[in-house]
Amino acid sequence: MVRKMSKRSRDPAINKLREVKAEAESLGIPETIINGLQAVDDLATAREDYCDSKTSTASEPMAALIKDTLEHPWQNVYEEGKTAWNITPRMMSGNLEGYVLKFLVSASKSKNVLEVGMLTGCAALGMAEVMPDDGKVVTCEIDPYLVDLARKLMDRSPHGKKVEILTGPAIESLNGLAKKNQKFDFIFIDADKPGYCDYFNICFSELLAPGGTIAMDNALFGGKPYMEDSPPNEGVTKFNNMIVTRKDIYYVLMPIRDGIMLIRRKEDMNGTV
Ligand SMILES: C[S@@+](CC[C@H](N)C(=O)[O-])C[C@H]1O[C@@H](n2cnc3c(N)ncnc32)[C@H](O)[C@@H]1O
Repeated sequence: MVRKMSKRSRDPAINKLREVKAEAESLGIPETIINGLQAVDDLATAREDYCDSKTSTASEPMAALIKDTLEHPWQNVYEEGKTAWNITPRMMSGNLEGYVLKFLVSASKSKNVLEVGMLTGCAALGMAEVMPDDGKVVTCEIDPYLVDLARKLMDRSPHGKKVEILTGPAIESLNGLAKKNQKFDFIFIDADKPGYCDYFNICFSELLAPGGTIAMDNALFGGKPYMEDSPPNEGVTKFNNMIVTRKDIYYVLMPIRDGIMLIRRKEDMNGTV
C-alpha cells in the first residue's frame, strides 16, 4: 500500500524524512532514491495503521464521541470566542491510547480514577467503560465550553454517569481534592505541559492511593525532549528530567503515540523475597 502522506506526523523522524524527500525532489535526485524515501514513510505509516487495526474497536458511544470530536467546528467556536484557544482534535487520546488506559485501569481493578485535562472526554469515558458500577472517574478541565460538550458526548453512554467533571484550573481542583483527602488508584495527567511538575507533585504526594499508578501523556512531546537544542527546563523535558532524579519511584516511558510515562512507588513494586 503506497500512500502519499502530507499531514505532520507525531514522530519528528518522519517529518524530517518528508523534508528530505521534498528537498530531494526539488534537486531532481534520481527517482529510485525518492521512491526509497517514500517507502520508508509508507512503512512507518503502515506500522501505525497496523497497530490501530489490531486494537479492539471502540464502543458505539465512544466511536461517536471520537467522530464528533474530529468533526467539531473548532475553528468557528474559537473565532466566536467560545473556547480560550483553537483546539485541535489531535489532542484527543483516541481509541488506541484509550485501550492502553482501559487495560491499565481494569488490570489494576481501579475504582477511583483521576484525570487531569479532559478535552471532550475520550479517556475519561474509556476508563469509565471498564470500571464497575460504583467506580468513579474524576476529571479536571479548565474550559467551560469543553465541559458542556464533553458532558453531552459522554452522557450518550450508560457509563457517562461515572464521570464527574471539575471545572477550573487543574491545580485548584487538585488542591481541593487533597483537602478532602481523596485518593485515586490510577491518575492520568494530560493537561498543560508547563503544569506537569506541579500536577505530578501533588498527585504523587497527596492523591495517589497505596498501590496506585500515575500515567503522564505526551512524554515524547513530538521529539522535543530528546532533541539536542531542547531547553532542559521547559514543560515535558523538565518533567522527564525531574522524574529520573527521584529515588522513590520506578518509571517507564512507553513509545505509544506521543509517549506515555508510567510511574509507581518503589515500595509498591519491590518483591519481598
Ligand atoms: C491533551 S488535552 C486532553 C485530552 C484528553 N485527556 C483525551 O483523552 O482526549 C488537554 C486538555 O487540558 C485542558 N487544560 C489545559 N490547561 C489546563 C489547566 N490549567 N487546568 C485544567 N485543564 C487544562 C485543555 O483545555 C485540554 O482540554
